[in-house]
Amino acid sequence: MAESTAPAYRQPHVATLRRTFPKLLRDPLGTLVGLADASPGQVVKLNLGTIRPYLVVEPAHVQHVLRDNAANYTRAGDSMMWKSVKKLGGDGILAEGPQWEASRRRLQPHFTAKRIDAVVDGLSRAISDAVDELNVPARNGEPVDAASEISRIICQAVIGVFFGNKIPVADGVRIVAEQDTVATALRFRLLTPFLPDAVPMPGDRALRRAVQNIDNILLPLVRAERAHDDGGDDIVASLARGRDVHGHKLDEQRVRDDLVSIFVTATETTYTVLTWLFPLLEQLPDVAERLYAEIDRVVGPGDVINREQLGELSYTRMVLDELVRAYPSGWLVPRTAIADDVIGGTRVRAGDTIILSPYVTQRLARFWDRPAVFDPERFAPDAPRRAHRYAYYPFGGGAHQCIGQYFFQVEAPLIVATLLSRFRYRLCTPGMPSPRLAASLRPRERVPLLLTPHRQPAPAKQ
Ligand code: HEM
Repeated sequence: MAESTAPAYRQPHVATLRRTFPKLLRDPLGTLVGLADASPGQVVKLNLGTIRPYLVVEPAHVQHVLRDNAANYTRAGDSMMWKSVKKLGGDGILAEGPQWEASRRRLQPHFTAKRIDAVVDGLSRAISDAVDELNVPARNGEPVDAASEISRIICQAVIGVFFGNKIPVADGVRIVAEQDTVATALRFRLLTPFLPDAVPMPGDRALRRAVQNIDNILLPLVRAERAHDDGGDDIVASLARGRDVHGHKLDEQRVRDDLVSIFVTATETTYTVLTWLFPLLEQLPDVAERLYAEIDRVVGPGDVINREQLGELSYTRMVLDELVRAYPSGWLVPRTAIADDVIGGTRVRAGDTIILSPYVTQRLARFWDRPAVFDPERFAPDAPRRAHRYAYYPFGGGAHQCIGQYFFQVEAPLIVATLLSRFRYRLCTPGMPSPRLAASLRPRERVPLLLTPHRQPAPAKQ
């Protein structure tokens, strides 16, 4: 009898609807981490009734999807999130295929280390001015909302560095508020990717209205810039004068799509992750003390942090590296398989949804010692090398690797050190907030802070 040559596939760990669904509703992130911890080396099939995505968390498997066989895993399919993101970002850098490629090529030059390093001083000045606005509530003992203030500071910084100050900061803040509506409204669509758009869902109308409001702010700017080239090298000007592969001027929609995509990714990812820092530091006095000590040593009262000082903020950077391990704003990175494939021995079929989650992989007990503990020492210069490149991928990997990673690594320490060199704070509501799942990972509860001035600069001598 001839021997069978059919390859032996490995069965995925199947998480059944009856057992898993109630747990997912109660504690989605904890449940996903628990399933992944219980399936070493295995892909997990989430059997959720009408949707049956594969949860792929093993670093080698993540590498397969994001890098080695990336061409087979697309954001253009019906995957849970990207269909909704497209409603906001259209066919630009957040899309897939030739449109994405062209956008990436156009935008990449704005995000090189050389370009970002060249604007550090302007960035730091913009952050310093924005932080100064907290002097009034701090003096008056009025609480401020951490997420709103951080997003305002980021808007001011990003509008200066990337958008040539062509968007009023108040409009930037309105865009962030509208995109919050989008991020939360698309929750319902995330859970029902199989439903056609014609079937109305809660949140649809709010999402349409929010996108319209964002367009009302940005489209007049796009039109003005396309009509008149001011020769600027900011993103708005360079997109407005951009050409497609045929040499034709980019149409209004293309410019709009990339502008919206960059604005939302530059603001939302960063303010959601930084908001976690305040409740965390209150839980961790040792980390807080070391962080404050470094900032007080490096940054003088009222300083606008310069490049040399930024270079000395090494513990601040360790804290931020750990922050994006424990609370990566891009917690969910879904793809759709284009053709049948095998991931870690498990067969996946064309059309299957693959869920990658930096949050889950970065909390796997087999790759991280005490993964639930917030420990910046993991990122000390002399810490042991990580077992695998994709055990830690808060900024993704492969061709879609985050374009703003370096910018974040410059901007975030500037924000944290500027803020904490001028203020100390107390939480109005003690304790850690619970996570809220939206397109990005954010605290469910607000984080109100009571700021007190710290080491104000001496008044200038007459
Ligand atoms: C904590 C901060 C941030 C985190 C955790 C983060 C995370 C990510 C992740 C995981 C991806 C990969 C998406 C995928 O593979 O489909 C990504 C892509 C992207 N990020 Fe970030 N990001 C952050 C900050 C930023 C900033 C500051 C910007 C812009 C200034 C930015 C712009 C983008 C863009 C445009 C993409 C799409 C790149 C492409 O598909 O070619 N991100 N980000």
